[in-house]
Amino acid sequence: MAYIPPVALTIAGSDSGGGAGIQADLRTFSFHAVHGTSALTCITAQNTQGVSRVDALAPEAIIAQIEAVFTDMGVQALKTGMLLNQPIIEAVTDYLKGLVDVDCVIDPVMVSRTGAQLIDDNAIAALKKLIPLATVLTPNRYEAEILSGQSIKTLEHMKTAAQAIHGLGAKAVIVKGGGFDNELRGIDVWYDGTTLTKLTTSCIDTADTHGTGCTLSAAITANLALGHTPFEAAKRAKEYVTQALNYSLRIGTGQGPVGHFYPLLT
Ligand SMILES: Nc1ncnc2c1ncn2[C@@H]1O[C@H](COP(=O)(O)OP(=O)(O)OP(=O)(O)O)[C@@H](O)[C@H]1O
Ligand SMILES: Cc1ncc(CO)c(N)n1
Repeated sequence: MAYIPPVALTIAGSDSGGGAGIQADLRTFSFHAVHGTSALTCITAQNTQGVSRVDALAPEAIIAQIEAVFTDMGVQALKTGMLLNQPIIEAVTDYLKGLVDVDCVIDPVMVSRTGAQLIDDNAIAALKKLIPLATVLTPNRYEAEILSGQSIKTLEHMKTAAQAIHGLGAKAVIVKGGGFDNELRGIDVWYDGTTLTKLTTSCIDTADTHGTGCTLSAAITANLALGHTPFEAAKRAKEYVTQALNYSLRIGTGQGPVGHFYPLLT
C-alpha cells in the first residue's frame, strides 16, 4: 500500500535519558501516525535528575539537517525545542523565515522544571526574534515570566502574561501550568488575539513529569500536521499529555518520563 503520511520535523536537543527532547518528540509523532524527522541542535548528558553536560552542534550542521529534510520531503508542521545559544537560534530563525505553508510550534525552552538552565543568557534576545514565526508558542511558567517580564502566581497573572507574550508576535500562546504546586497545576492558558481561555483536563498526581513540555509541543505539531486547527491541535495535545502523565514511567531516581506509549500499557 502506498500510504502518504503527514510529516513533521523537530529541531531540538537529544536527552540521553530518553524522556524529553528529540526522543520525546519522535515518540509523540509516532503515536499520532505522523512521520517524524529531526534536526539535532545539541547533545545533553541528562537523566531523571538533571543535565550534567551539553554539547552544541555547529549552526551549519543544524541547517544542513533541516535543509536535507525540506529539499526532499513535504513537511506540514515543525517544532523547535532546545536551541541553546544565539548563533543556533539566529541560523534557525533565518531558515524558518523562508518557509511557506509550514506551521511552526515554538517551545521557547529556557529553564526546565528541575531548574536546569537550558539556554545561554544572551540567547533570550535572539529567541524573541523567532517568536513572530510561531503558529503556537508554548512557554512554561518560568519562561512566561521571562518573556512577559512579570511574575506569575495566579490564573489572572497567566492570562495577562499570555496577552503580553502574544504581543511579541506569535499567532497563539499557551502559558503552561505544570510548574505550580497548587490548584493551578496542570491548567494552561490559551490566547490567540481573540480567544482567552483555560485548557484543562485533570491534574495527575505524579512526580514523574519529565518531558511534559516537549510532549505537549510535539503533540500540537503532530495534530497540526494532521490538519487540525491550532486550537483543536492544542486541545488534543493537552489530552495526550494528560494520558501520558496518567501512565508515567517510574524509572530513575528523579523525575521519570511520561508514558508516550500508554495504550500498550493498559
Ligand atoms: N501534574 C500534572 N497534571 C496534569 N497536567 C500536567 C501536570 N504537570 C504538567 N502538566 C501539563 O503538561 C504540559 C507541560 O507543562 P509544563 O509546565 O510541565 O511544561 P515544561 O515545564 O516545559 O515541561 P518540562 O518538564 O518538559 O520542562 C502542560 O499541558 C501542563 O499543564
Ligand atoms: C534535550 C532537552 N530538551 C528540552 C528539555 C526540557 O524539558 C530537556 N530537559 N531536554
